[in-house]
Amino acid sequence: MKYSHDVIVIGGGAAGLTAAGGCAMFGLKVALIEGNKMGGECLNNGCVPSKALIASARRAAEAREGKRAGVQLAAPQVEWSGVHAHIHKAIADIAPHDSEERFTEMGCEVIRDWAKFTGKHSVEVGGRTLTAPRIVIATGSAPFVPPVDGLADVPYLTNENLFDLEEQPGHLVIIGGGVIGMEMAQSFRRLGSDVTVLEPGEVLGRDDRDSAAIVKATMDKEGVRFVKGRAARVSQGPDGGITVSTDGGDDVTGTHLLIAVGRKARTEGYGLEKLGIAIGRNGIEVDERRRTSLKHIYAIGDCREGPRLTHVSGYEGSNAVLEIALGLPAKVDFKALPWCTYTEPEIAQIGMTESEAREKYGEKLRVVTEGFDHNERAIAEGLTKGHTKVMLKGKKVVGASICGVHAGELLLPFTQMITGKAGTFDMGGAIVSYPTRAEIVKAAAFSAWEPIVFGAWPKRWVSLLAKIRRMF
Ligand SMILES: Cc1cc2nc3c(=O)[nH]c(=O)nc-3n(C[C@H](O)[C@H](O)[C@H](O)COP(=O)(O)OP(=O)(O)OC[C@H]3O[C@@H](n4cnc5c(N)ncnc54)[C@H](O)[C@@H]3O)c2cc1C
Ligand SMILES: NC(=O)c1ccc[n+]([C@@H]2O[C@H](COP(=O)([O-])OP(=O)(O)OC[C@H]3O[C@@H](n4cnc5c(N)ncnc54)[C@H](O)[C@@H]3O)[C@@H](O)[C@H]2O)c1
Repeated sequence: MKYSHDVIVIGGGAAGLTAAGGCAMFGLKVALIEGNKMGGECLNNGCVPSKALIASARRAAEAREGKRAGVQLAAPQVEWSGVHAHIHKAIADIAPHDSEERFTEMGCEVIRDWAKFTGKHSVEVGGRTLTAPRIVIATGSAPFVPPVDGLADVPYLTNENLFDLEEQPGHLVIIGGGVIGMEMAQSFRRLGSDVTVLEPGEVLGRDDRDSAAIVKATMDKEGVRFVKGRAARVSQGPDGGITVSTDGGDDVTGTHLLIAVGRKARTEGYGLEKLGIAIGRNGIEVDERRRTSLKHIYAIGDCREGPRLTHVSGYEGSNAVLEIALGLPAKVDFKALPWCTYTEPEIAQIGMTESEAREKYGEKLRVVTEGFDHNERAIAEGLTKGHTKVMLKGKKVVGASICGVHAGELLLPFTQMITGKAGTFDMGGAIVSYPTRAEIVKAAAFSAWEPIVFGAWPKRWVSLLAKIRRMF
């Protein structure tokens, strides 16, 4: 059969860029399709702007802090236009890395339009029909907007418009005390807004309970208000104030409303239904190799069911390269999956949390805890809040939770302990939490192997495999 490409990748976020870039570097003919901004959510309205905002907020908090280490800083003067400019400079500085130009240079044909499936091997985009033996869906997710009475009639923010705010909220009401809700609540509070978080369950529900309690206590002290309850009704008063009423009978009124109650996978509007690809509760159904119910079509990153994190999207993109370019079955392995919540103090997790490990191993679980109050660098710096907890079954590490300054940077040795793999090749392929400075270790290890991985012999094999695929 005559195909226009070896692989079509739909979506130019972390998942699609990794898959497309890797396949192109092996010499495959790749079509990379992006209907919106290159870089997807992480760059444009997720990780990058949120971490830039957190950085501004941290400077304000440090300045507001009492004298420490013998030094009193001047009171902070927050200028929202400066914060806004800092956020958008961070996006602009990283954008070339994810750009059309860079991926074209890597060998991809980059098409900036919306794709639609027209058959099992064909995709229509910009008036053209592209065909390929393998297709990768990497269409991401969108903020889930819950069916709350009255919500459609009031202005509200999600991560898609939060970072474009031209004015600082006077009082930000946040529906959802998950990771977005908590990172943003602390940041806006530190920058001087009043903030109320509405959460029916435990805040930071997927994180280690002891670590989440330390963060919650810190935010209580900083003046974030927490209301226990589920948003049941929303209305806007004549003065523009937005009132959220909870199922517990509380009313909270603010100037701005942020919805942060999770994600909805993008599975509609581009022809998946017609192809008969199986869709699960919240995402495309995939096997461990990220193949959909049509085995030559892969779904990676936020659009499928599973963890939604940039480094997971990148990891699944790399696995798709192994599958498609080299023909190697690449099952996902999340036993050393790291993640980090960028509050202050930071919470970092890898593998099982204590409660997950207790449920699985019961009495056989051993938990070892070390406090930063015994860590001499922390003592010298006067920043001793937090701990490191290691979950062990026998001598084997099954998980670790760290809470404290730069917690996310401390996870790498646990990656090696959990996987039992410590060579440069393993580090080059490890899942490292995004965004951390520790990623530079993985980058250096990968650079050491890059000339071999993308060398002449692997490329010859990739080319032969591609020729065979094109025959059928
Ligand atoms: C506020 C916020 C903060 C976050 N912070 C972190 C963090 O600190 N660390 C972390 O690991 N994760 C974080 N995340 C999660 C992270 O952003 C996502 O997991 C990641 O960006 C998903 O990447 P993706 O490539 O799977 O999807 P996306 O980045 O959403 O990319 C999908 C792309 O596909 C395109 N597309 C969709 N349909 C079509 C079509 N039919 N045709 C053409 N193009 C199409 C879209 O336009 C989009 O650009 C955060 C998320 C949010 C919202
Ligand atoms: N640091 C990071 O890695 C990072 C940062 C931000 C976002 N993310 C990604 O983005 C995803 C989405 O984040 P999120 O915070 O939107 O989701 P989340 O799943 O982390 O939290 C959603 C929260 O909303 C609450 N909720 C649900 N319905 C509600 C209602 N009607 N009223 C009040 N509360 C309600 C839930 O109980 C839950 O605690 C995360 O799961 C993660 O994958 C990651």
